Amino acid sequence: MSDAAAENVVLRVDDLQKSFGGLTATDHATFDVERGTITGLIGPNGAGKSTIFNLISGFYEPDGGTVEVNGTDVTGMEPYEVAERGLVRTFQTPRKLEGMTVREAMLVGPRNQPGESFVRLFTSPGAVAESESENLADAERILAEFEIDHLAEQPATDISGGQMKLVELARAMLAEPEVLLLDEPVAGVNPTLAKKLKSQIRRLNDRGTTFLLIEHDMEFVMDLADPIVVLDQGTVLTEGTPHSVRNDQRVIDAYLGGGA
Ligand SMILES: Nc1ncnc2c1ncn2[C@@H]1O[C@H](COP(=O)(O)OP(=O)(O)OP(=O)(O)O)[C@@H](O)[C@H]1O
Repeated sequence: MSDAAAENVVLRVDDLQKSFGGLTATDHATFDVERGTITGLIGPNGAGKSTIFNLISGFYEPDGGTVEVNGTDVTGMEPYEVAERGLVRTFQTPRKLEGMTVREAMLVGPRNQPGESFVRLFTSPGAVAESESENLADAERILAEFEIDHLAEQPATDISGGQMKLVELARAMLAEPEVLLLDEPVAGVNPTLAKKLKSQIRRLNDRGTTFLLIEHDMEFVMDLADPIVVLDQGTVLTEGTPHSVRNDQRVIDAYLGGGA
């Protein structure tokens, strides 16, 4: 690959492997995410999408292969170290934030990865908001941009699942990531909020954030993402435009076989 092409790659997944006992969850998976794209990661249930996210973001250590972020090998790094290099993720099921308001939740771990502040979330949640008050202005600004500033005083456990997804996205943006991994951003979200999430993702992408997103809602992912990477049985089956993927017989067969 030429230097110019390599510069365009913000995330490189190369020959990644991971097994759990006798089960191969990631099987020599290789793909690139180009800077500035919204790249979709799809595949039937159990195809290995979440495992790949965990491998990329440092939550699992691979058995083989490498992950590069901005040309830096981050394989085997801790999640917060990967975040420091510009890659942040959200979770399919946002973490429970008992006893905190939405504003406080925003201020816990602005890098959105388990690091020191994540530990402190459990030890002294009250102190978190205080010590991280320097992030307050940013948190307020981002809440307003996401049009959820009216939720700031609400207990974080009292908002709807869809609103929680918006808060997760807002929290992740506090880290100013170059590349953001979204795990099922609209699962269980009502259509109005899903539309809002979609427009927020587009807005952030227009401003320079690259996205890699796992999503089972085909309409959502096909409308938002290009290119689409298709995983099946831990390996990349194909990648391409939404149109080409949608019409690829191997993809149709994988979904029928996987029962998704
Ligand atoms: N921590 C783990 N321990 C054991 N097996 C695991 C673990 N994590 C994932 N697996 C297995 O690895 C395979 C891939 O799972 P993974 O969750 O990555 O798939 P997925 O594509 O994200 O599925 P879904 O769309 O249902 O969320 C599955 O067979 C799953 O049971």
